[in-house]
Amino acid sequence: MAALTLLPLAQAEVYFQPAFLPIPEATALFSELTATVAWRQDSIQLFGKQVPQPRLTAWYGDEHAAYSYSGLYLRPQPWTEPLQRLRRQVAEATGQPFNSVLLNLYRTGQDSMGWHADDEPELGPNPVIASVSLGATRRMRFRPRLSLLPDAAPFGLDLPAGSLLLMQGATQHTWQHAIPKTARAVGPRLNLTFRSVQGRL
Ligand SMILES: O=C(O)CCC(=O)C(=O)O
Ligand SMILES: [Fe+2]
Repeated sequence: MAALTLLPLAQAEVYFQPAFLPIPEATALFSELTATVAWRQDSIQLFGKQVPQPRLTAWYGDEHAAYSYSGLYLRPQPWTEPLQRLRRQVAEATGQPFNSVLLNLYRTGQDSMGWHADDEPELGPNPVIASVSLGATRRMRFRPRLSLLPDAAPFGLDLPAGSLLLMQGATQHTWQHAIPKTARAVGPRLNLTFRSVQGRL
C-alpha cells in the first residue's frame, strides 16, 4: 500500500495516503463508530451569540488531555477498543504518538467546518494532526495566509473513506483549512483528527 506522500503546499508539511485503511475495514469502522460514539452537538460563541455547530462531535483521549477551543472546554472520554486500535495504526503510519482524538460527524452536505487553523497553544508550537476519513467523500479546502504566502494558490483535496492526512511543521501557521458545505447529495462522513495535547490546563 502506498505510503504518505508530501503535497505541494508551500511552507507546509501536509502528507496524504488515500488508501490507508482497506475499504472493508473503513466501512466496518464507520458503522461501529457512527453507532457507538457519544456524539454531541455543542454550541460555540460566534460574534457574541451561541450558535450550534453544523456537525456532531466527540472527544476521546488520555485523562490529562483536556482541550479548549472557541469557548468550549472538552474533557476527553476514555479510549474505546476501536479508537485505541486506530490510534495504534495511525501512530505506526506517521511515526508519531497521539494522546487524543476529535471526531466530527458531517450528517449531510449541509454540515461543515469553517476556515480555521488548529493552532491552539495546547497543541504545541508546531501541531501534528493526523486525520482519518470514513464514509462519504468530502473536499477539504486549503488557503494560504496571504500575509505570509502572497503568491500561493488555494488547494482542494478530496478525502475518501480510508484516507489519512497528516499536517505538521509550519502548516497551522501558514495555511488554513475548511470542509465547505456542498449542495450535492452526500451521505454521512466521519472524520477523526488525532492530536497530541500538551498539559497546560
Ligand atoms: O473533517 C475534516 O476532515 C477536518 C476536521 C478538522 O479540520 C478539525 O477537526 O480540525
Ligand atoms: Fe482542523
